[in-house]
Amino acid sequence: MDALIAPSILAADYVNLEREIRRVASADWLHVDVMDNHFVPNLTIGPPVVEKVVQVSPIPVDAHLMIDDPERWAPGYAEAGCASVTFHAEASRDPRALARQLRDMGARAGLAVRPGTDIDPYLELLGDLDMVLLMTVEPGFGGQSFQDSVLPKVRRVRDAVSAAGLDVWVQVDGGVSERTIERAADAGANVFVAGTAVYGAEDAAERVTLLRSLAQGHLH
Ligand SMILES: O=C(CO)[C@H](O)[C@H](O)COP(=O)(O)O
Repeated sequence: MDALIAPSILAADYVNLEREIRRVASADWLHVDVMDNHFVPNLTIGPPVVEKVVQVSPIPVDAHLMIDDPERWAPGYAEAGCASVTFHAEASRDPRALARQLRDMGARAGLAVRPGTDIDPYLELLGDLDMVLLMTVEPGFGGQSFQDSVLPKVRRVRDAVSAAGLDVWVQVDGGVSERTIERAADAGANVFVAGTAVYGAEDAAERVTLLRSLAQGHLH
């Protein structure tokens, strides 16, 4: 298994988005945070802008939908060309049906939970998922501190994935940096979202390489 680094454009300069996307072209995925000012108290971008991001991005786009009513809106992100679409368990009426719909549309399906949400009720959905996203900060804003209290949950998902013999990715998002990424990899994560750590670096490509090599040494 490879460690995959997904820079979050939440920490990028939105006025120069194309240039900012090219700064992280050596990463594995481009993480795009969609916020609706309802599910979280912040507002970012929606389908028309995400579609343009997909068009200019040299790497596949990983959409993280922090929105209410994902049943209504998530398919639009698969249609816009996102290679991966992750929606929140707390906001979904029928996560299994939505995951299946996204997969039928050709996207990878991801299920996300907030730091305080129990993952156990959702482990039975693993067979319909390509990724589980365990938020390591309260969703809504970049630049927060990594919550170590989420690590047992990361381990729990990794153990359940291994026990079921599935190839479901385990993603962590929030406060991931050169100081925290090894702990997340040790716990079983293999996809690492990093906003501030990558975009705050003078050389974003060098930071991506550093994060990848730190995580790779601790992968399961
Ligand atoms: O989903 C998010 C916030 O809801 C961001 O992707 C996340 O916080 C990344 O930012 P940083 O690496 O700066 O913590």
